[in-house]
Amino acid sequence: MSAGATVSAAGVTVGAQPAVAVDPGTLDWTEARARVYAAGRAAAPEPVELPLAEADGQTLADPLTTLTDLPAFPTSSVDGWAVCGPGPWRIVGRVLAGGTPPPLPGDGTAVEIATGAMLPDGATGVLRVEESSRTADGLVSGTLRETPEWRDPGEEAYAGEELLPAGTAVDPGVIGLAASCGYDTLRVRRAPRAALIIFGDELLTAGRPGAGRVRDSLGPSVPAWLRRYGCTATADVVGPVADTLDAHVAALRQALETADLVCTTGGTMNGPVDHLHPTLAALGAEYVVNTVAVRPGFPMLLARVAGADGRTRFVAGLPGNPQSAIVATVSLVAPLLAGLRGRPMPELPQVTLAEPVAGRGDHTHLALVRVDPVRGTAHPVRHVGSAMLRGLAQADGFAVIAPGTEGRPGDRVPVVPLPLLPGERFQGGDR
Ligand SMILES: Nc1nc2c(c(=O)[nH]1)N[C@H]1C(S)=C(S)[C@@H](COP(=O)(O)OP(=O)(O)OC[C@H]3O[C@@H](n4cnc5c(N)ncnc54)[C@H](O)[C@@H]3O)O[C@H]1N2
Ligand code: MOO
Repeated sequence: MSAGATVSAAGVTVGAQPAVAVDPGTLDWTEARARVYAAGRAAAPEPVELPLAEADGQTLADPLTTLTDLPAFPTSSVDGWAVCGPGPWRIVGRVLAGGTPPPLPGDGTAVEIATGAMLPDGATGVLRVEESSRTADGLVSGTLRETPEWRDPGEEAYAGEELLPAGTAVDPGVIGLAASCGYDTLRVRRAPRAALIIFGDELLTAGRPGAGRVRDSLGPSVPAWLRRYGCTATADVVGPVADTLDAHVAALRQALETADLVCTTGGTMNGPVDHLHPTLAALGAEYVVNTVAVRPGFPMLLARVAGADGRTRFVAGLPGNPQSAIVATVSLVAPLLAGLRGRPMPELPQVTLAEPVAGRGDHTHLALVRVDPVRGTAHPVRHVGSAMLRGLAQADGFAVIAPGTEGRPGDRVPVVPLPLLPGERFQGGDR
């Protein structure tokens, strides 16, 4: 089924295929990412206005421009004396930070001035207190430095100057800058609300795996990955949902009532109890991407559904094999969220392969690697089967081996990072 087509009532069209052949409806990995990003951009929710302290983690909806010159007035950068003309100087007053001083009355006068205080009109220099002395008759004397000891208005930015473009991620640095140039609130695009539905009633949610049953490893972990991409309201995980079409439709319909993005795990193929495609058909969903020429994770999909309020909701179908589900998260969910948040398409850093990495024929191969941040090298990790998470738990991201190529030592390749927080993998050195 081609991407963009409405799901037919017949449902699934993806069948078993040889390891390297690309199904005609299957999108190239790079094209799939571009397509989901564009779909997210087109559906980005309206901006909201938030107090500065609540804007952390959101995205600027407008360029950040200064509301005043920065600094807004001439400001002393030292404690000392603001002087007029050549010395020695007669002290005519004092100006502290926060005050608005009267002009200096003429040559040979000075006011005591504090760091951050407004320079009085008429000041021709500022003398540091530790480089000044007092004459017997109480005048101030000393030699002015050649470099100015004050900051001129507009030295950092002129009123109206654009400091950051729309689409910038709001972080503490941005919040501080916005405050310093006079903002009380920011218009931002909020991170979407996401929900997770687990399909597969063979899954155990507690205890040890065995006797044909495996632990649900995605229910406890995918929400945490989504939060690292900035999503909210991902604490509630629904499932494992019973392996019937009715139960799938009911679960997805309910999750779509509150979430902008519903991720599902499992059921993307056409096994006897894989119900995702028929469920999407029942909800009138439209595919943005339906299967991607990538290994692992090729059955991944993204579909959109019109909400009752007319706003678009998304369903990301993550394959059931646990590593494949995370491949789908970094491949499709990450660019979708960037689009929905009004951010630029995430750029993929380049790394140098330290060891060979096999290609996957006509498919892109996403290979788990540990990245040495000092040398910029990528080192394949072990235990990387699509059903395994051991390799992923030690990796920083996936090296991208393009279709029809092999990764050779020394090759420069893009890497799709896992959205790890600082300190979440040992930084530097051997692991
Ligand atoms: N005839 C074919 N069968 C399969 C093919 C194929 O090309 N032809 N592809 C395989 C690939 S590749 C993948 S990936 C999976 C995708 O299948 P589904 O998305 O339908 O996932 P399930 O069948 O529900 O589960 C697959 C596998 O993963 C385990 N699983 C599922 N959910 C979880 C979870 N939350 N935590 C841990 N493990 C989970 C499940 O028990 C299965 O072992 O299809 C292959 N089959
Ligand atoms: O595509 Mo499957 O995701 O190889 O395991």
